Amino acid sequence: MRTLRVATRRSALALTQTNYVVERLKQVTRGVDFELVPIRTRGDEIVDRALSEVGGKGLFVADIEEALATGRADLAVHSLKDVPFELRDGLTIGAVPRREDPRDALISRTGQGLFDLPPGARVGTSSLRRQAALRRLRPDLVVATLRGNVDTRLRRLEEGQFDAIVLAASGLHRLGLSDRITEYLPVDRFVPAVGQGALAVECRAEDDEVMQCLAAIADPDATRAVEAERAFLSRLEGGCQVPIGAYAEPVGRDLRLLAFVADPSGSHCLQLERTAADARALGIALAEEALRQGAADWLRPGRGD
Ligand SMILES: NCc1[nH]cc(CCC(=O)O)c1CC(=O)O
Repeated sequence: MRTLRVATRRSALALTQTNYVVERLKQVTRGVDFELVPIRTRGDEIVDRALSEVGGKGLFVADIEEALATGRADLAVHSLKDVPFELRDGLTIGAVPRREDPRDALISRTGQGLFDLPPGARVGTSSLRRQAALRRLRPDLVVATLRGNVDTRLRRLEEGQFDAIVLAASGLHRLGLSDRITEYLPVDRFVPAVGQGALAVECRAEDDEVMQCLAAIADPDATRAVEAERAFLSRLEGGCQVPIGAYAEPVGRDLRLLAFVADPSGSHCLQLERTAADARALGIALAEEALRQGAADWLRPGRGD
């Protein structure tokens, strides 16, 4: 019997996601054992600064990729939105499983929705995309930086440091905290981050046995949607410290891609939409439209959601 070692971060959300993937893999394999390899990443250690300042989301992934590349682990489960476009040499995304809720969610202390919060209310988020979307919808709110894992963020709301916070609905669902959500922010007003709600299972590209196991848990709709979203992001130069969102979903046989790009100073933003059959071509075409409409002037190195 082969034992597959699964690298995972140690946060409650990471462990829940990893256990979900291991359970799915147990349903489609026989004679395979799974063992977790918990890893502390630099992204988990640095919690006092915005990620966009310290090297971006790649910090969560690099130490896990090291474990895969050196053979300490055979597969790893990531939140897809944390995975950079360029993977380490020799590694690949073997599966994108069924996607969780892609939406952002607002949790407020008083139970007021986004449009009921009083002027000057403090809303916590550290994602540049969420900051830009909030500024566009409610320029009268005060947006303040909030980082840390889901429990930390909820605690800081309860302590009164914020009147409301914005988090990914998927993380709350996975942690059994859906009842805390005050309001779901619709995807066409608050375009989700690329890959939000989806998982990426990464492995060594030449490990045929693992690749076969992973193919059995891949979800075709999620895979195709994420391909369009990531093509959009990469055409806007992969790692840009610009607020960017993109969300694709099937419409009949086609895919509809919604995208949001804002200028980092918050004075301009674009929201675009296009429908087509080929996921990658769709992502690239919509990115080119965004560049033509002004996004070309806003791009800077780095990335932040
Ligand atoms: N920014 C950090 C991060 N990376 C992945 C998730 C979980 C969301 C997901 O499943 O995509 C979160 C938390 C959040 O954005 O609230």
